[in-house]
Amino acid sequence: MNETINSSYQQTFLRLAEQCQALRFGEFTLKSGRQSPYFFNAGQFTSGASLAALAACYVDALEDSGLHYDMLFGPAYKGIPLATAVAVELARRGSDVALCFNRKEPKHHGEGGQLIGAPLKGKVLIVDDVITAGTAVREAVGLIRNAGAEVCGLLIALDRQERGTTERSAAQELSLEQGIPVIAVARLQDLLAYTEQQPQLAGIRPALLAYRAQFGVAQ
Ligand SMILES: O=P(O)(O)OC[C@H]1O[C@H](OP(=O)(O)OP(=O)(O)O)[C@H](O)[C@@H]1O
Ligand SMILES: O=C(O)c1cc(=O)[nH]c(=O)[nH]1
Repeated sequence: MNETINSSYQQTFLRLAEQCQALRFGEFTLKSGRQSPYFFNAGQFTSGASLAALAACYVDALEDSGLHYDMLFGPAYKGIPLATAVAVELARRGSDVALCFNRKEPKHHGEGGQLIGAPLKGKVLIVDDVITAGTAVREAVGLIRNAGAEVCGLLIALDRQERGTTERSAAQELSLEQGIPVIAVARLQDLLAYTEQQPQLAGIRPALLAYRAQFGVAQ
């Protein structure tokens, strides 16, 4: 089957991720316990310039969506630098947006607590790296709702388009069951299209397609 990549920020992001070795192919155990032939490691954006380039891809996708939001939330850990980089890129484009993030372990001394940054209020956009089975996002949604704010969307670099707790993908569950739209810079289908265009990646396609057949959803 021929897939097509339909926007330039998707191409830019996938090229950048490959250059930074944030996209790796091999054998990886995921948070869900699934064994995956590929992994997106946002921790590989290790310089200011690469994070700035990544943030520009996020904000291009966000602007493309037309979503309205009041503030950003970055879930620990990798969501923290990502949401921060997105906030800086938004400010560079003229929009100064508040930012909040969390600690995985609540702090019991000093200022204490689990949340850092602006108080959670209004429409909150979660910024994270990747969605697989949706566990991390469900935790973030709980934190935000417990604080009395509304989750208005999820902005991620990569939607792996895998089943969540039902036959739907985790992203479909969020949008159809909870009314939370998911904005992804790229999805597994874009990665598959990208591997078709890159001769050096041709060899990993069979493993990606087999993994999608096992854990993916019909689009
Ligand atoms: O959709 P899911 O099945 O929850 O999987 C995706 C999540 O897993 C990772 O978080 P993790 O807490 O492992 O990583 P981090 O502490 O490195 O951010 C990743 O950063 C996503 O947030
Ligand atoms: O599902 C995960 O745990 C996961 C997948 C992936 O591609 N990258 C990541 O950081 N976590």
